[in-house]
Amino acid sequence: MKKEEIRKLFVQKRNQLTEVEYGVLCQKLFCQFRQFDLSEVRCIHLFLPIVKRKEPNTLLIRDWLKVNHPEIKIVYPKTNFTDHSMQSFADDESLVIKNNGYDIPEPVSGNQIPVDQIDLILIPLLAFDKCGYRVGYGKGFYDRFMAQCRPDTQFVGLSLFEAIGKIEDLDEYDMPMHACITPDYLYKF
Ligand SMILES: Nc1nc2c(c(=O)[nH]1)N(C=O)[C@@H](CNc1ccc(C(=O)N[C@@H](CCC(=O)O)C(=O)O)cc1)CN2
Ligand SMILES: Nc1ncnc2c1ncn2[C@@H]1O[C@H](COP(=O)(O)OP(=O)(O)OP(=O)(O)O)[C@@H](O)[C@H]1O
Repeated sequence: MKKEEIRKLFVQKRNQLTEVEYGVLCQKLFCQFRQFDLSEVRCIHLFLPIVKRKEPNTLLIRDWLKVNHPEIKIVYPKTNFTDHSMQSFADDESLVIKNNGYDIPEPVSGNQIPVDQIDLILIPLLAFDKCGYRVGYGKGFYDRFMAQCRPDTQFVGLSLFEAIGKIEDLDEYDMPMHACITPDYLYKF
């Protein structure tokens, strides 16, 4: 299948989830996340969920990290829709978060963190394939961001649905993930 078709299908699959089903999948994904080895991670980049689009609830992960891994610095993306870039802001006392025009909770001010500090990125996606490639909302924000990361930064997708067979129309900019966490599995690529 091609990205455009995959996007439509997976937006539909999300919309068809009841609130209860969505909640259960988020809880299961959170349980899988807790099995992930974070021993080498000092700084983690985490998207804040667009709840009305039924994205994985990363607030569960964020709150757990704060209690169980206080040594890990948490940073959030701020998007620039003009050039499709993202900047990262630390979760500290100077952070201010507001919903942007796309209903994404985002930093509006705070301490900016250079991309080379990030050890692991949790990546939003609509669908992913068995080779670790992903389909997002189609603006290339994450592909651009991942291209700027250190070569040893880990890319870890979060998905409420399992892997699909193959994305047919990959391009030169598509960056494969190292792993993807779903409600039932931890895929390693
Ligand atoms: N929570 C979260 N934050 C994120 C992402 C994400 O997927 N989830 N992104 C992941 O990259 C970036 C934001 N990407 C986005 C890309 C498109 C649209 C959007 O609403 N697009 C419209 C079409 C707009 C148009 O074509 O002009 C739509 O889908 O209806 C929203 C966010 C950065 N932050
Ligand atoms: N590093 C890059 N430099 C220039 N263009 C890029 C880069 N990365 C992606 N693009 C372009 O951005 C567009 C959208 O990419 P794609 O369809 O893969 O987005 P996506 O991964 O679904 O979205 P997102 O990353 O925002 O969730 C494509 O035309 C792609 O070629």
